Amino acid sequence: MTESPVIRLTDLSKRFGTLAAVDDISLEIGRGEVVALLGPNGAGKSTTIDLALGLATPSSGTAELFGGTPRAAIVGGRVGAMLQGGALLPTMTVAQSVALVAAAHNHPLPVAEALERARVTDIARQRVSSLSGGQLQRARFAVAVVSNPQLLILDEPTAAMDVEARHVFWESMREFTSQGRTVVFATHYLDEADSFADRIVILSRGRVVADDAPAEIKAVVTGRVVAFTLDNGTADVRAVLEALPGVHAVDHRAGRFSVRTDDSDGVLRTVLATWPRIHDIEVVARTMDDAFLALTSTKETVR
Ligand SMILES: Nc1ncnc2c1ncn2[C@@H]1O[C@H](COP(=O)(O)OP(=O)(O)OP(=O)(O)O)[C@@H](O)[C@H]1O
Repeated sequence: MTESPVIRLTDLSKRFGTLAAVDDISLEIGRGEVVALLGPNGAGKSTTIDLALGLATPSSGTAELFGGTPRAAIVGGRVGAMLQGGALLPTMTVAQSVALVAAAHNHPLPVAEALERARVTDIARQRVSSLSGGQLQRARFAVAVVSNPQLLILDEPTAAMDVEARHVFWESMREFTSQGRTVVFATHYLDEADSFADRIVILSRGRVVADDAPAEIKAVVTGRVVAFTLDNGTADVRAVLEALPGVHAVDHRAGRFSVRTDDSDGVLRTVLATWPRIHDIEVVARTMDDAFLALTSTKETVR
């Protein structure tokens, strides 16, 4: 029998009145994957996470974890979560908070190990109420990992962290995932998704608009477009362009070709040498942010 995916969302929707916060999402995430849910404010990242964890009830469709209900997976200690605004008791110390959660699970990590993994050993005896925003996030990470979960779900885990704290956080997370665990994290930051995830799912208005490896996503959202008109250009021209190194996509309409590439100089040189009569040449840079906005404001699908 084949292993069930760690997460399986099937035709999942969540409506609030007339708003479809999650709009017919189907997604499978397997063991050992590190997946970023990327999208602007209101894209549906938190709602998708809530549905996957069984914290919200779908309007339609299903969410399964490890082939069963989210609740069964959570009760079985297979899931650790770090959600936006997830509260810790202010009067407890960091170590006490972690110990409390450890006591509720069958196979927890030793508390000291969870503290170390989240890099909070030095603040373990501090009360939660005295922590800075970034320290609080790390304490919440310690609480999420102490149950020794196979799946970690993190909603904007680095939101309150400065650059240094982010670095430390991702370093500790890397250690954690090197052991074949699955991690899903929501973020606004393309660079964070790129450097940490091995798969990026971009959400926009409740829908999946891209789902691919970071390199593929970056190829779509970076680079330049070389455009030119070639009178009497044929399908052969398109095939030649597509075969050039660094070319990601070629569009052809009424004699006008648009070539999306990360080697615009190379493309232009070849094109001029091959078809010297081209005219109306344009080379347009697409910034990461522009392209990301374009991707999340249309229903264009990468995969
Ligand atoms: N309980 C609720 N009642 C009504 N609308 C809601 C509720 N929860 C979320 N929404 C709406 O659903 C949409 C998706 O919200 P969600 O929080 O999932 O987005 P997000 O991608 O996580 O955004 P952010 O990056 O700002 O956290 C938003 O338009 C939000 O206002």
